[in-house]
Amino acid sequence: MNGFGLIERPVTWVALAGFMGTGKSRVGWELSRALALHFVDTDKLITRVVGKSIPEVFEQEGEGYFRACESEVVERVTRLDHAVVSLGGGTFIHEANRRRLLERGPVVVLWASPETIYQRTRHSERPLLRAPDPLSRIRTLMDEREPLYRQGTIHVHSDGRPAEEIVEEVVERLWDWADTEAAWDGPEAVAERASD
Ligand SMILES: Nc1ncnc2c1ncn2[C@@H]1O[C@H](COP(=O)(O)OP(=O)(O)OP(=O)(O)O)[C@@H](O)[C@H]1O
Ligand SMILES: O=C(O)C1=C[C@@H](O)[C@@H](O)[C@H](O)C1
Ligand SMILES: [Mg+2]
Repeated sequence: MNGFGLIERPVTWVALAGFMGTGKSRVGWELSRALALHFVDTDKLITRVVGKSIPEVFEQEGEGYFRACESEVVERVTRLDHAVVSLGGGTFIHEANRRRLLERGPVVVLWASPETIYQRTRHSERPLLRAPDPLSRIRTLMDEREPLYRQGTIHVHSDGRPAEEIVEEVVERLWDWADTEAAWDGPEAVAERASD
């Protein structure tokens, strides 16, 4: 908050991408509190609208249906403002989604090692990790997806760090990003984007 009662923040819209278990939902929620923005979790939105859990959607409707829901949700969340959007782990992999999100604003990609991801996901159900050897499934899927996650705007490591520390780094990096954007857009555009 500055002297005029305006909230000062680097952005009024940001998305979090990255592999399952990197902390998009957890960090996204805390980031939304830190920036005083709304919070949208695309996985939760889909489960609420469809009325089924993600494993149920995969089993009963198929992965294709889930991916179609994700694309629809990306269209909607990119029209929102004043929001932190935590994506599903596969949302940013789809080219049209990736393009739409990167046009809308900064996409922060969270990273973690396969071992950390395994530890963080082993007690909850992720249909794509239902395999005899989940750790090697994580490694294979990460190898396939890494070049696509690399296309994000800002990259932050989450291994061995508490969520609050990750949020702090994300906010700092968003300020740096906003300053660089300001050099391109001119001060009025950025002032309009950053405060309300
Ligand atoms: N920095 C962290 N340190 C320790 N535990 C964490 C951290 N970030 C997230 N977790 C925990 O790891 C688990 C997975 O985190 P979260 O659900 O946020 O991942 P995600 O990236 O949203 O995964 P998905 O793509 O499946 O939605 C949760 O139990 C969460 O509390
Ligand atoms: O990485 C993925 O493809 C997924 C990640 C989760 O967030 C869910 O969206 C779902 O389990 C698929
Ligand atoms: Mg999540």
